[in-house]
Amino acid sequence: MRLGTRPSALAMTQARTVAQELERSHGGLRVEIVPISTSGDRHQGIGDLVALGGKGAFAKEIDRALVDGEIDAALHCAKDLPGDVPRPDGVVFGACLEGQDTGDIAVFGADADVRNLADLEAGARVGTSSVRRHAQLVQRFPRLRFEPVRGNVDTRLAKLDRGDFAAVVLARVGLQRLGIERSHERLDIVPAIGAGVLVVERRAGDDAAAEPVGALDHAPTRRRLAAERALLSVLRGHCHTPIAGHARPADDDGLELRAAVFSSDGRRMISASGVAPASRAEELGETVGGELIAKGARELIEEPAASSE
Ligand SMILES: NCc1[nH]cc(CCC(=O)O)c1CC(=O)O
Repeated sequence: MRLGTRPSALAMTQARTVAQELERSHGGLRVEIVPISTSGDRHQGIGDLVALGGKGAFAKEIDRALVDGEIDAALHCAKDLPGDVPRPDGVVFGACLEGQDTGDIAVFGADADVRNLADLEAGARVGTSSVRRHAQLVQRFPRLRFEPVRGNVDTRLAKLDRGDFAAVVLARVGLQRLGIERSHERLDIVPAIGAGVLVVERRAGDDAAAEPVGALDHAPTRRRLAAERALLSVLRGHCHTPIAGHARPADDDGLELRAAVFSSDGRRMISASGVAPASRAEELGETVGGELIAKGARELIEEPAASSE
């Protein structure tokens, strides 16, 4: 089985873990990891990513390889899969792996004594290109200068270490998967849709791939992701709008979805939440998304593009 993924250190680490799990779950199966560079990997400038439109910049070339049969399965961070355009025809989520940490953290320079954003001096530069992180942090820390930082996790940490920033904001799970330990502060902000979830896509009707890939599926995570992505699709949300959403288990086999849409300066926030039986995850996402739109979210989503997740 050929498993395609991005060539970044994080993507390759994830792919090695998933390849091992596939081989373990299916005796005799050999998995070959195929790194595929995407337009998102090649265009590292902020303007470039806006020009690419966000619509699947980190998935497009991998999608094509899967549809064309060059690979049999594709590994993605659910967070990187666009929500404003459908997934390609003939491609299905073969497995949603068990969700891991969804949290965002601020990472500080290796020899800094500061361990909290609140303790940074006025005007200190904090790197994040995520409009969701920016919108939620800029109001809370008005003294700090939030500035875009693109590139993979390793590139962002290198920019921190050479002093370009006093802190960078990253996903905690990314560092965990890479085995990187750094002094950090956990941030109490609403997570990204799909945060901490890995998805293995395959071609619909590929029976050879369906069984080994399906063995990795975690049903509660699949339902959580279904609610979050139904919300994103109702909002036609893209990575240039600050949208946050997180579903988690509620009592009696239920699912609770909390979501918010922000203006890019973080001054306006529209939030909504709901609870439903887990079996109706998509309806829950549609209902909560509909509520956000009824409260005026569309106006915030149509705001001019800023940067990316
Ligand atoms: N924006 C890129 C990206 N996409 C997914 C993750 C983290 C891994 C995950 O959520 O599965 C990251 C790194 C980050 O945001 O720091």
